[in-house]
Amino acid sequence: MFNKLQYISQGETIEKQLHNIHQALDAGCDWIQMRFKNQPFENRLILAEAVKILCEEYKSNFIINDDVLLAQKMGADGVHLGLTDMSIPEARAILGDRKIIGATANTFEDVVFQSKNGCDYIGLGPFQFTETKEKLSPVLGNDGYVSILNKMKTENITTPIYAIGGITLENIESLIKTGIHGIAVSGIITKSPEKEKLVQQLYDKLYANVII
Ligand SMILES: Cc1ncc(COP(=O)(O)OP(=O)(O)O)c(N)n1
Ligand SMILES: Cc1nc(C(=O)O)sc1CCOP(=O)(O)O
Ligand SMILES: [Mg+2]
Repeated sequence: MFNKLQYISQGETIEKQLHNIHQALDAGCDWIQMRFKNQPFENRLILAEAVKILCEEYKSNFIINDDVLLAQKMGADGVHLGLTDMSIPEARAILGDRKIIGATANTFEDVVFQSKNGCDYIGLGPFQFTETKEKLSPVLGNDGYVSILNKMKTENITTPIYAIGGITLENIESLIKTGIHGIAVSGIITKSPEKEKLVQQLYDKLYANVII
C-alpha cells in the first residue's frame, strides 16, 4: 500500500524546484510528485533527470505530473493525471501495470469514473482554497469528504483517496476520520522553516491509528 504522504513540488525555476524537492527529501518525504507547470519540455526534462537521481539516492517514489511520455522516458515510478490530461487507460497502455497512475477527482461521479478507469489512487480536492493551483474546482471542506467517502463505502469503491488542497497539520485528524488513505501537500512543506519537524508531525498524525 502507498505511503500516506505525497509531496508535490513547486518553484518557478529548475533550481528552485530542485532545491524544494531536495529539502522535502531531506525532511523525510519519500514520495515526490514533480509538478512544473507551463514550462518547455527541455526544462521539464532537465529537472526530471535531476529529480530521478535524487529520488534514487533517497529511495523515494518519483512520479511526474501530467506528462506520461516524460514519465516513460525517465523510467519514473508513475504519473498523476487530471480529468483533462491523458486518459487513464491510454496512460496504462503506455506505462503498464507496474507503474503508479494517480487521478484527480472533485465529485463522487469523478471518483467512480477514475476508479473504473483503473487508476491506483485518487487525489480528491480541493479541501480548501489554495494559492498553489490556478482554476480550482469547488472546495469540498471536511463535509465534502464525509459525503463522498460514505458513498464510496456504500458502493464498495476501495481506491485509496488522498485529500489535497490547502491542507495543514490541523486538518489531518478530522480528514483521516472520513476514511481517506493519505494527503498530498505542497505549500505547507515548501514554506515551512522547520521541515523535518513538520514532516514528522504529519506522519505522526497520518499513522496515529495504524497498527504495524
Ligand atoms: C495527488 C494529486 N491530486 C490532484 C492533483 C491535481 O491534478 P490536475 O487536476 O491534473 O491539476 P494539475 O496538478 O495538473 O494542475 C495533483 N496534481 N496531484
Ligand atoms: C496540485 C493541486 N491539485 C489540487 C486539486 O484540488 O486538484 S489542489 C492542488 C495544490 C496542492 O498544494 P497545496 O498543498 O499547497 O495546497
Ligand atoms: Mg494535470
